[in-house]
Amino acid sequence: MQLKELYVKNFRNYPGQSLNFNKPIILFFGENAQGKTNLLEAIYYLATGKSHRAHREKELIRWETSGFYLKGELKKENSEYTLEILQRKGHGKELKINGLPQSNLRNFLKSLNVVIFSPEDLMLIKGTPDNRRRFLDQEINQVDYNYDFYLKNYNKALKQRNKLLKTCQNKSMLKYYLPPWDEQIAKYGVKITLRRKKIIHQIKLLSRLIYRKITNQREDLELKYIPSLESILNDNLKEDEFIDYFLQGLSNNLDNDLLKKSTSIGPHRDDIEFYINGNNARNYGSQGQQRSTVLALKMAELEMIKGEKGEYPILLLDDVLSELDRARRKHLLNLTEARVQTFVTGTSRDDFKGDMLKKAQIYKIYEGEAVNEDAGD
Ligand SMILES: Nc1ncnc2c1ncn2[C@@H]1O[C@H](COP(=O)(O)OP(=O)(O)OP(=O)(O)O)[C@@H](O)[C@H]1O
Repeated sequence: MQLKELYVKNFRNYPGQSLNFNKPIILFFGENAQGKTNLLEAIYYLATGKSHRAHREKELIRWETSGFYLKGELKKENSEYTLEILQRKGHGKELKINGLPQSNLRNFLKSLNVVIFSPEDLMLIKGTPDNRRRFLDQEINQVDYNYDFYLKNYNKALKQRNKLLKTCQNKSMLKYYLPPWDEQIAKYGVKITLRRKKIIHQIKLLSRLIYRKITNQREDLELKYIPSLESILNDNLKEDEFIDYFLQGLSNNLDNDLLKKSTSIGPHRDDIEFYINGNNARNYGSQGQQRSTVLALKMAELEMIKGEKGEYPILLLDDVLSELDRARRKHLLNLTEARVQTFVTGTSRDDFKGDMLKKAQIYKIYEGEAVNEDAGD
């Protein structure tokens, strides 16, 4: 799939601008804080209805304006789409596909897929488990449109359960109030865990192959799912039986949960571990190995989406090019041969060299304005 045109209005520091894209690589270069990442964020938002970095939607609205508008012209193998999002302060999103209003995000999410790779992604290896859970959730959201609904319901029930654990220390009263929340937690928690198990299985195989290529067959990468609900690893268990296990676990852990005033089991405690040649990458991996691991994961994500949707997603590389050595850049470039439209940001034109420059369309970004420059100048 290819984004042919992007229009941004009152989004971050862009008052209003239309950009056309007609080459496989699009480079946004400019000094710090000029608006390079803002453009990737706009594309990400068109694909997911969310920002990859802002916690509140209102951060995205240009200061002193009342809302933003984004429009993307998307070309897929057999179809073309016009995607529009209008977000006004204090209102919900207004979404349109080909001019037709959409009442929910689900159809919208089916149109455009993206994979983003930014320096913060190194936190996938070094950071806390919530970074890894977010990675999993973002990935699943791109291919399973019910997943966000499961997550929202799970988190809502979990919040209520934890609130009860904090406010009510009377066990017999809890036995009366907790079951409805426990049932929701178990029902949606099992759906989440099963989907995570499936996606990890897919990514595990893909990232291992890619990692071997990146390291010229010298090193092996192994991904390990560490589910909070260990019984999920038993392939013979049916969904209903698994829900019963989860409910039993919640009940068995009640004393402990009361003591800690929070729920100790469930997918909100899941994690993933990465092993390079048998050693835990988090503790023993060099910086280079950790970067290669993240690169392999992101490339696996691309392949996984291609497998599920039949087309490669768009790749957004935010400020990571200068962090990658020649060999790793080459692997990324090979992807564009495979028709992955790639948007790249960097602070200097010199970040982009050789083949990359030949295939590229270049925009110079300055104070919320993008100026098209010819490649090779
Ligand atoms: N809601 C907003 N309204 C207006 N300007 C904003 C808003 N949010 C952020 N900005 C401005 O956008 C700029 C940051 O843009 P961006 O994050 O895209 O930087 P960048 O060019 O990627 O820089 P770097 O190379 O440092 O990552 C800053 O000048 C910031 O003040």
